[in-house]
Amino acid sequence: ASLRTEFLGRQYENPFMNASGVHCLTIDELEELSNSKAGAFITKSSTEVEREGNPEPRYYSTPLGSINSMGLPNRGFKYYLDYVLDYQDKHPAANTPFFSVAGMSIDENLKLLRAIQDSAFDGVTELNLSCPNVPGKPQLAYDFEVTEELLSKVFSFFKKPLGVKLPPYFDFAHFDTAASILNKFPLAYVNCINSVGNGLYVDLETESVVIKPKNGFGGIGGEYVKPTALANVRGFYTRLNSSIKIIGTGGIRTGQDAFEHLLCGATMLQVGTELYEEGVSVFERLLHELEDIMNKKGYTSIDEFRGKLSSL
Ligand SMILES: C=Cc1c(C(=O)O)[nH]c(=O)[nH]c1=O
Repeated sequence: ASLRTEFLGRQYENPFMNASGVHCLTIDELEELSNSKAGAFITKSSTEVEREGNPEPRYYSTPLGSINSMGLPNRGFKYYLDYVLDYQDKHPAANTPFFSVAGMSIDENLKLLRAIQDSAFDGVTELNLSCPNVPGKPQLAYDFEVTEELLSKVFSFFKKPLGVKLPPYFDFAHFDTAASILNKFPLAYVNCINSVGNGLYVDLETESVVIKPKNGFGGIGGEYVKPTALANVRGFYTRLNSSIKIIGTGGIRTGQDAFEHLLCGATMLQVGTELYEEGVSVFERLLHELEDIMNKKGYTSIDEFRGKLSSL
């Protein structure tokens, strides 16, 4: 079986990549991703000015996944733009890394996107509308009016491939409203889902929370979120124009999880918690496990089953 994937007119060896935020804060981490079996990779969401992020402990692993309230720590927009432009020069034949943006305001998002538009960057940009962990800042994509206003302004000048990172929705009315807004714009893709915001993990021993920021509330990832991630992948796959592709993120720990995301309609697959736990060797394991499942089922390519989830 071949895992070759076409995404936005570019060919990838396989659909696997890191989820923005995991293993992509520093150039060393990004280079390790570049040299791994991942088919693609993406930078940590960046803001105009470098950010320390929230006080530690701010990430905690649990048997079923993770809770995080990093608080958008990043080296600043210029650090990542310099990296991806340098990458383009050094690897002319390779696919340019994806670039994630998470401005602290509408105006900052517009400023960063304008800088990308005016730059020599020839890759794919991901606008993060769903960070749950900046105290006082709501997840943008839960405000449909603001989301529509921002996308209108963005697409008045941004002409390069752009996707949006969405939070999970939990109601068909929200799938319908979000999709009706997103369908108005020439989006390259939607990425479902970001962590499930403001969960709470309690330690029995200490009778305490496990992360410091926001009294222990943080974004949940891992096995906990796979049913919600699959629902959002499927919910948007069945509602969006076919020109808007889906990146599936959330609960991908095995080749089976990857297969399920593809069956629901995903094209690229992002790995967060499992990458954090296992390191970049996770990609080799995942692509072999996915290949094994495809071989057992008699599929030679992903196109043969992508999106073909049956209803009863
Ligand atoms: C960009 C901030 C995010 C963060 C963070 O930096 O706290 N954590 C997430 O789970 N998702 C995000 O989008």
